[in-house]
Amino acid sequence: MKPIIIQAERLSKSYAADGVQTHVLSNVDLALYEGDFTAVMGPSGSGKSTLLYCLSGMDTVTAGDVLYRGSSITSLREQDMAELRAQRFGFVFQQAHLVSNLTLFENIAVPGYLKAGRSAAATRAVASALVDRMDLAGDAHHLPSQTSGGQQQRCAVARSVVNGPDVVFADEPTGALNRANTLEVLSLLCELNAAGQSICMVTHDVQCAVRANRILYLEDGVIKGELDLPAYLEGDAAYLKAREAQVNAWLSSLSW
Ligand SMILES: Nc1ncnc2c1ncn2[C@@H]1O[C@H](COP(=O)(O)OP(=O)(O)OP(=O)(O)O)[C@@H](O)[C@H]1O
Repeated sequence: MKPIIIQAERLSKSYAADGVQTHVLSNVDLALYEGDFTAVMGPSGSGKSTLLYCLSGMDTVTAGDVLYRGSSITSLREQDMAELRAQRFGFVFQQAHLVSNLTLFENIAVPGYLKAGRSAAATRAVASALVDRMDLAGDAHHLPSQTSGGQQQRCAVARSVVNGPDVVFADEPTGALNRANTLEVLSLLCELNAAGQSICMVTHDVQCAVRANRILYLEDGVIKGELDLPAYLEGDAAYLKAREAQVNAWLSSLSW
């Protein structure tokens, strides 16, 4: 049995606006396991991003609990929560959100200087290795505005792992990319996962979800289904098609 990294116990989240209470997540129980590439799918507005933000301590919960390695994080002080997010979690969003006046290399290295117990030189070495791994060597000293959307998102993926996080949370990481850049970012995420990186990714896109070895289906704030798949291997078109067909059939059975 794989160790559990994150666990939600009867997690509920609602928002109050203009006197109206919107229940977004209702009594969600789930675990994220070490080494897994977990995808969260579901219709628009089903609560996928909210779930990701609650699991990663980016947002507070209304009821229930979130545990990181067995310890509750729901009542951590903001400073401790910020420390946990910086040291243990990585984040990738739909937009790269790079710092505009830092180069790609600096965007990767600067958050790395927060890593406890690591020297600046060691951080620079990690950032350099990530630049190579993300195929950014030719652009590392350019500002984000001088690079393409795909290069910026590869940089954001590198930034998310510079501190060796226990888990990377990705919210529609390819949502703003064209097909070629989507495939590149997915390949990088798969490569990271194959090397042991745990990932939890929200996506609408079956072509993205098939890269995961576990897919959760959220509807109206409730997990309605779960599909376990063998780990994804870079394969030929037939392999990808067969995997997509399996996921599509499962989604159809859930009235996707
Ligand atoms: N800060 C907020 N205040 C009020 N309502 C919110 C807030 N954030 C999200 N919601 C509502 O919660 C519901 C779920 O939103 P969420 O973004 O989690 O869904 P989603 O499944 O990720 O949707 P999408 O696929 O369209 O991105 C929506 O009805 C949304 O309007």
